[in-house]
Amino acid sequence: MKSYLAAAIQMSSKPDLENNLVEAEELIELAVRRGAELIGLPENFAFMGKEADKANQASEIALKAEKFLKRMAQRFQVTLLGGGFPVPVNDEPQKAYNTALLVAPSGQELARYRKVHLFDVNVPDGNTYQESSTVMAGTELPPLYVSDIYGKIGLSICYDVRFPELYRHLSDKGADVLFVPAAFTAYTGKDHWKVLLQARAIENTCYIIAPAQTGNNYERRYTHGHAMIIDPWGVILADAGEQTGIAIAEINASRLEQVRRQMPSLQHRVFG
Ligand SMILES: O=C(O)CNC(=O)[C@H](CS)NC(=O)CCC(=O)C(=O)O
Repeated sequence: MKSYLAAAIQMSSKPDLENNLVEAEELIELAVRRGAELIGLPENFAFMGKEADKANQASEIALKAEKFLKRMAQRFQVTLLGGGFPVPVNDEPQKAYNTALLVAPSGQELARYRKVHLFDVNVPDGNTYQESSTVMAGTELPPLYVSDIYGKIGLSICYDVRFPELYRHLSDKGADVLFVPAAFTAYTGKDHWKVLLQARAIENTCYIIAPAQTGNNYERRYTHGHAMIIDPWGVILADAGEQTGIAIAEINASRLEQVRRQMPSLQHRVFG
């Protein structure tokens, strides 16, 4: 594993597939110009709108989002994560998997993950989320993509960040870098987002790359923003704030080794 720059992209995706992809392209280009080699797009990067609208367009979103990711990775010669887009379920046309896809500079698919934990929550601000009404839950643990250059990269999506066992599974397998692409609600995000990400970084002594949605996406849907990159000590290396843009920072191989020497908690586990 070498040291390199990674970027977490922050978008304010709307119910407009074509326009979201144009904006994603601009932000990928910005990240590339600043030297990023590993780049993540947030959950819902291609489409963020009412569950019913997303479900109706799922086939088109799936097709165009996947093509887009492969085209961008090839054009800019980067490793690119699409943090979550609907991929229709074969024998159940009403439902789609919330899917994260990691693509190589060659355009080849490296890893795919279907969101396991669905956000069915009544948030105290009055908003109700019922992700399971249109999304089929994945049933498999997330994959770890093993790269000689970029380290061992684990995938997850958004609400998953509240389930530490998933990340412990990945660190058990040797993860160095954990992706947490998200569309966190503004209400839960202000108290939980940063703390949860830092906890996952510290307890697994891993880098965290967390692309995010921000601002007013549609109607009364507001997202928290603060796409960030966190080091294995829990230090926030970059934070995109509330505007669209990028958080960019170095994933440093010797820092990773140093933290694991200084705090060998992974080696001191007694249970499990
Ligand atoms: O809502 C949409 O438009 C699209 N879907 C999402 O953004 C997903 C599923 S509803 N959001 C989350 O998982 C937020 C989790 C979260 O905010 C928390 O854990 O506090």
